[in-house]
Amino acid sequence: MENDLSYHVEEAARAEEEVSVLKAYVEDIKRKVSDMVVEANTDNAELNKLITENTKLKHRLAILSIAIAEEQMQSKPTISDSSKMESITDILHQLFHTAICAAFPDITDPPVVIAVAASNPKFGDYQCNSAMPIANIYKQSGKKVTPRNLAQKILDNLPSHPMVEKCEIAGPGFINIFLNRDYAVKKLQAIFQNGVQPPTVERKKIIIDFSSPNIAKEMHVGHLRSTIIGETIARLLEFLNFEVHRINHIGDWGTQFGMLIAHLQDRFPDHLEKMPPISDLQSFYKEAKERFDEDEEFKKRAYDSVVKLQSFEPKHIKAWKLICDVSRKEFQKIYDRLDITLKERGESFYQTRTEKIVKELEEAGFLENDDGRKIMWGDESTTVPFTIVKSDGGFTYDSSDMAAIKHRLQEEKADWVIYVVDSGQATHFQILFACAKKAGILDPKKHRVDFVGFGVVLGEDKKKFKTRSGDSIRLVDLLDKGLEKALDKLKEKGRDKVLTPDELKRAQESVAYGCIKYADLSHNRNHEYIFSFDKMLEDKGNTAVYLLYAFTRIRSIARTANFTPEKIKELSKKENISLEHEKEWKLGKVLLRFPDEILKTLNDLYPHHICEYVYEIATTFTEFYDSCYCVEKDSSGDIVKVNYGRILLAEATAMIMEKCFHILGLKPVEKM
Ligand SMILES: NC(=[NH2+])NCCC[C@H](N)C(=O)O
Repeated sequence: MENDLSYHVEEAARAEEEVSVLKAYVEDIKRKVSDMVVEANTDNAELNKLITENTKLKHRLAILSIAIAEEQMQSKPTISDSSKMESITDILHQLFHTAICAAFPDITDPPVVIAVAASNPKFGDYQCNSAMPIANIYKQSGKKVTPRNLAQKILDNLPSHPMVEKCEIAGPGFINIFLNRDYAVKKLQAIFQNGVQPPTVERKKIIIDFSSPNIAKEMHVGHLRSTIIGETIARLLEFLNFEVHRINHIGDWGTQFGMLIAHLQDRFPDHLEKMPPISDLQSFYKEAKERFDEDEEFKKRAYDSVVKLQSFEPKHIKAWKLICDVSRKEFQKIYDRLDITLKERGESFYQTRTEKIVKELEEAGFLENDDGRKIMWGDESTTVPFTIVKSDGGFTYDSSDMAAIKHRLQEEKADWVIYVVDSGQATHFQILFACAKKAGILDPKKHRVDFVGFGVVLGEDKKKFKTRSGDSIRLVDLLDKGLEKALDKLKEKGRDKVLTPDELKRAQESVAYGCIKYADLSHNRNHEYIFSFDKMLEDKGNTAVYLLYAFTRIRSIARTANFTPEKIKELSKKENISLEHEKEWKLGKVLLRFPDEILKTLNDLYPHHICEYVYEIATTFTEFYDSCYCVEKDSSGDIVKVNYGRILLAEATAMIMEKCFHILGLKPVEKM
């Protein structure tokens, strides 16, 4: 049995090594492909000379930047040492890049492959797997070298850094990197004085367009996804100290308003003096639509109303505002409950700007006549054009988005615009970005634009999420159902007997809204996901309930030892976080990854990375807590010993989890 186990452990280790080798080969193949592209374009001696020159310069630059970093490290130890957690991967990348460039100056852009080491402590904490692909590069040019020798050459050129304790060469040429624990203690310790700080990034102005429901139509689960994902991305960006503008691009303009206004005039003739009691705008919309389809005379009046509204006739504008207000109030109820902040700037805002941009595009010769429509083509990557003007002369979703992107990039001078919209609209945004580039509005060298798409929400029957009667689900009803289910869950655990009514209510809301948000965020946003209260309310696995409980438990450890957060802050001035025990070190290393996880999410805007990370923190904490006493009690329950270093480690864990919760919109409670 034991033999069996050790065989499997060895097998696993071998498999892990193999994975690393394969990863390194993949990197190498990628390089070769790009080299081939370069070669194909380079039979030009001049260009070759420039490339060599460029390589030398890059190399020189890397050496200089490391020298500067080392210099800073030595001259101002207090600032760079203690004030911030840093991205470990970035530092390692920089160090190894310098080493590799210095060791192999004859290789252009050498591969720098850094990875978190597998869980076996023998592999170190991180790994540099560059030696194998570099050996391959040499092999290509007829030079025979062994990766192990190359690895040694890399280490000979590696600048020293307080973060790196030692490096070891293993297997065919892996470099195992061991982190310095004093450095780790210092970085984690800084949390108590400065709070959990974000990694440093260049400040940018960002506009994020999310939620964006349509007036008079229901706000459906798709909009709920956009709202939840958008809010989290906005919180992440704010945490990183960007200037963030949260924009609700609501659909508040268009031909449907013609029939709504005409219907309003008939049903509530005195609507201009008295607020009409429309409680359900959707049935109001249905009635209007029925008349529009059946009654020719009504249809004519509806068209008349559109024309009047679009020429800003005051009475029509007033009626339009009334209708928007009814919807707006409904949307706001959802936003309040889910703690969402948004600034409304709907399609109507861009009307005069749309007129202007259409004229500009026309004058610049970008518009083509297509059966009376005016269309604009993007680039070769797009196969459908934008409809800029309809054959009846009206503007479209496409034209108002052209006006909006121009306003955002040129008037508002945003550096980065993010659109959080369902994946069904991917093509629309692909064309939008292509047309904006063509028209000189979007400059890829200066601006970043992202379409953050997401898949559909399915019911438990794996079909489109609907009520049993086949109607689409109203979001307010969904949130109410969440509250009801969350309360059932808490009662099932007997929490209603321990918590005060107030505490119970707070726990109920935290669980209900938390589980709805978390179920959404924890799935890769590109995939569809199945909406199931039973699943999301499970207290095992990667769910909000599990995490909220884990968090409350961690905070209660210090509380039972009579440590308030203030007392812990005081304690941290005298005592150090403990990272000696194997499980303490494991947890510490997960915590140190915080900046890397944040930067990864910033890079690709996939919030599920943060969910996976916070789940890993919680499970690693459990492992630590199972084998390390924080507070020792005797048989009568009296405290006999408190391990201060572990109380600090538990608090650092809680603080980092809390920051992740904030980004994910989860609200932990003291008791649940
Ligand atoms: N700039 C944008 N197009 N934002 C997204 C708008 C989403 C649109 N109102 C819809 O419900 O589908």
